[in-house]
Amino acid sequence: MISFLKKRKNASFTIALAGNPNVGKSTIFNALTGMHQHTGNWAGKTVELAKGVCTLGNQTCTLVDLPGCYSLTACSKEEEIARDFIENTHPDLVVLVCDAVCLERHLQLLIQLLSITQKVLLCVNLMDQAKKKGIDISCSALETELHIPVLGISAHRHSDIKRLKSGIFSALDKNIPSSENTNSPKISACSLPDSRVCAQEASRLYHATLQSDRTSHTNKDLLLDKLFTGKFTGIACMLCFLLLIFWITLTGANYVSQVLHDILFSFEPVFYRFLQGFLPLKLCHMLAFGFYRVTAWVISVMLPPMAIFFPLFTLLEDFGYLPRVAFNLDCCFAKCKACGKQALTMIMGFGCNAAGVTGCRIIDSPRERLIAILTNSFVPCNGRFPTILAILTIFFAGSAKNLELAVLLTLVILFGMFMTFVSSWLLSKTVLKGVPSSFTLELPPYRKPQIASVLVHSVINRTCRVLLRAIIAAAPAGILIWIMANVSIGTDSILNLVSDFLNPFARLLGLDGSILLAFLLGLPANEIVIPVLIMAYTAQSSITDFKSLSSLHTLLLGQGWTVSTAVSMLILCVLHWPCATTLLTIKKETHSLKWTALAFLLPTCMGFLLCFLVTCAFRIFS
Ligand SMILES: Nc1nc2c(ncn2[C@@H]2O[C@H](COP(=O)(O)OP(=O)(O)OP(=O)(O)O)[C@@H](O)[C@H]2O)c(=O)[nH]1
Ligand SMILES: [Mg+2]
Repeated sequence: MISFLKKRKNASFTIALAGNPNVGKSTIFNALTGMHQHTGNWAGKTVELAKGVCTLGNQTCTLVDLPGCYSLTACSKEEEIARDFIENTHPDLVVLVCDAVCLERHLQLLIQLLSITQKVLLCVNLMDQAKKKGIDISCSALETELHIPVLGISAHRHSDIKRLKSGIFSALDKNIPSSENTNSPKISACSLPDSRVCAQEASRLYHATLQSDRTSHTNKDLLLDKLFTGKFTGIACMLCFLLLIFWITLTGANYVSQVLHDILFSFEPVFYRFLQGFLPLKLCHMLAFGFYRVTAWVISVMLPPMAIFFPLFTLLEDFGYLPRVAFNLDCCFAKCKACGKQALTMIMGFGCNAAGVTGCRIIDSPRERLIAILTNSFVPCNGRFPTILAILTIFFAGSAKNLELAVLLTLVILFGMFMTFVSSWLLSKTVLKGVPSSFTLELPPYRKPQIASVLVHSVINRTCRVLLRAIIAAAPAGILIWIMANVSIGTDSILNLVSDFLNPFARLLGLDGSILLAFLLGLPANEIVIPVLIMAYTAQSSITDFKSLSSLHTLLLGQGWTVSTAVSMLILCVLHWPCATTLLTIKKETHSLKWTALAFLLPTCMGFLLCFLVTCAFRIFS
């Protein structure tokens, strides 16, 4: 085994992970590379190639996670990406991942693949699920039939991943003559076996290797589907889930926030004394009472709700609930002449609007894809979520219980969803006219979520990333605000001058110049809106005791905030320009400045208009 790999000591192997959507390719990719690709129980999460490094023995290999594809005839963009990679890059090994529960269907892709290359390892994943359903597959019988290595695994088991690693290692040794000499034929639809032939061969193989199949679509699954996708129960369940998640988040976050706050703020004097040792007094003040204080606030206020919300949300995703939401919302999107799959991209936008925009590739019709891209930022992402949470908590926590707060938060999210429908409808009636196309939405089987991996994924991938972005973006913004507050033109500081300049327009929207400035400076990352606002206010006011949410409340009241300001702030939080990363992604996806500009203007104009109307209403009725 070592012989050949030794010869290729200096060369790097390329291994591609291919397969139908939702079979566990990214889960295997993450396990082999230690990376954190998005995984979840619905089809079409991976839409781009992802590359990582994996060590097999003393050999370093490049592992490529391909988007899921049903065939190699390249009907969709993802299938094209997967096919082009296999065709042009000539990977040293293609690990074809199949779902053991529906192996017969997935073997059709294998038949196509084998007509192109023999460097294939068949990885029958989800063996645990198959076992639960009474399906018993003999991998050794498959191996004998196919003359390629076959491994049955459950990607969540460490021992199985180890087995897969050594399987890949020996397959590389056996298979590869030399990657330079490889001449894979060009793939064309006619060079691939006919789909009927594929189906027949897959069926023959499946029945030759099946030991037992006692599958009955379990009553439990059918009952759950009746409940989650029923005409009335579907929407009711969706609202209950949303409410429950927010309630658990708010209740849990309260306690953790307090503990974190006490710990972090007890270090503030220590940090100040430490800085005093070698820095001028003014700089010590800026770093300790400006940067450290705000960072500590960001961590104690943002971290706990995110660390609870995202794992709960990911658990639902892993369970297989999200496509059911898309199913329930399909009729609403159809009424707006948009695609039901937009619901999935909207849900992805909850995590990150840029990811949501890239995810729009799962929508085949270009018109509907554009609608989904342009409206993705109408749902609040990771970065905006903590600001909404903070404003709600600060302004309504006095009298409201957690359950009431959870209801308010649910209403804010529903408002974002409602505005998505409104803007989709507007677009489909004006610049993007057309009729909705038909599509197939795959409802995945319910799977037991892997609590440990969900925790790791959502804490590392979502919570820490958002927090880090907030801190990284808050630092330069904090320094900028400090300079603006301390450098004067004439008798007034730059900060006051800019705030005063923005004030007249901001007042029309029920806000003030500093809030608008915070939103403008928040363009690189939405996470920093509240920290920047605090810095702007504390630079202007004499507040020194800024330690908790209630002191933030005092700070905001001192700046003339009313319930009307809080409502306008919430509206603007949901409806304003997408962050810089999202705008760049929109430009990349649409290849058009025109559509990028529209993506900027659409939520902004709607947000400004609504803020203005709400402020007028408050003024009339108060
Ligand atoms: N029970 C069980 N679940 C698994 C196993 N492998 C993966 N999963 C789950 O299956 C779901 C899909 O996994 P992914 O890795 O996202 O699948 P994928 O093939 O990359 O999907 P796409 O990128 O959408 O094509 C996730 O919820 C995983 O946690 C397994 O062996 N057993
Ligand atoms: Mg994937």
